[in-house]
Amino acid sequence: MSLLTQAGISSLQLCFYGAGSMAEAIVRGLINEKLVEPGRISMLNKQNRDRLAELHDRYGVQTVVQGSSNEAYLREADIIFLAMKPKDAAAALSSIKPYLSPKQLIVSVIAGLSINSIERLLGREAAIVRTMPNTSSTIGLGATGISYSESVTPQQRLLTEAIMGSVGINAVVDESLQEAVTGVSGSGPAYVYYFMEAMLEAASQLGLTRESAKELVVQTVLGAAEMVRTTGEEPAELRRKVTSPNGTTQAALEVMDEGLFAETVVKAARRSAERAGELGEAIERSINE
Ligand SMILES: NC(=O)C1=CN([C@@H]2O[C@H](COP(=O)(O)OP(=O)(O)OC[C@H]3O[C@@H](n4cnc5c(N)ncnc54)[C@H](OP(=O)(O)O)[C@@H]3O)[C@@H](O)[C@H]2O)C=CC1
Ligand SMILES: O=C(O)[C@@H]1CCC=N1
Repeated sequence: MSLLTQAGISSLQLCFYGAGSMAEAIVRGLINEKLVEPGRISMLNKQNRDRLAELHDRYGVQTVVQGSSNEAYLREADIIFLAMKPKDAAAALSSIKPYLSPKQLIVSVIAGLSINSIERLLGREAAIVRTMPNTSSTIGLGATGISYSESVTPQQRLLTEAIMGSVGINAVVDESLQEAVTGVSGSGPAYVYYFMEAMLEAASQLGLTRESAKELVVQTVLGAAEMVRTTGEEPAELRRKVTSPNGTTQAALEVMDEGLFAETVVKAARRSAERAGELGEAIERSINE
């Protein structure tokens, strides 16, 4: 019996409250992997009905139609995903609080939002999963940090890990490490895309066509990641194997070192983690006001 069957996911209703990039990435992954029927997923937002119509047409998920409201979907859901921006989280949770019941599992993907803040906004202890996924969940290659509130049952843990595991890999971490996960893998895809943008610019300056440059850059990043994964060798060791003494790679890496490449990446990831903490603190302050 598969983990998902054991977890009993096929009979559950999932509600995504917040229907932006991250919600779509998870929903698309779940549907592509055929793990949840689209009809068992609802996607809700604050106001943008065109966006909901687009999601309905694209995936067949349930959304509010003219004249209906979010309430029924929220009440009926077994699992509610909170997927709005941190600045909207407090208002959103306060507005849906009357429709939620203690038997529901709440899964947040919101950067910085602590389990304690969610419980304070709900005014009670609850089964809460704080996660930090990334947009690669869209293609089943996400990486998600997961932390649980004390009330989450073993069955609910199984369920969460099955859901997030169906769209990538999971790392169950102490909640105090979720900012670190944000700095590394939550924001991480953007660092890699930024690197790829720079590689494309280099390719253009060196005279390659946009088409061949893109193919070469994508395959280079894919191949390098796959080499780390399949060989089990450390990135530093694989780098050494590319770098011939006094060769082309050494010349390039020297330029990167002059530009403090490694130090800058470390500084950037640390700043992302710090920013996650700031976003969480801003939510806490708004609760205290
Ligand atoms: N994007 C990413 O790579 C990642 C994002 N996250 C987290 O995911 C969360 C969402 O980010 P992202 O998907 O990029 O954001 P988007 O801006 O793409 O989407 C935000 C969604 O929230 C909705 N929303 C806003 N206010 C409310 C409200 N009061 N009630 C219900 N829905 C509301 C918006 O609806 P409307 O358009 O109608 O206003 C919109 O559908 C963030 O907290 C972020 O920290 C986590 C990991 C990675
Ligand atoms: O930029 C952000 O705030 C979100 C959280 C992690 C990735 N994107």
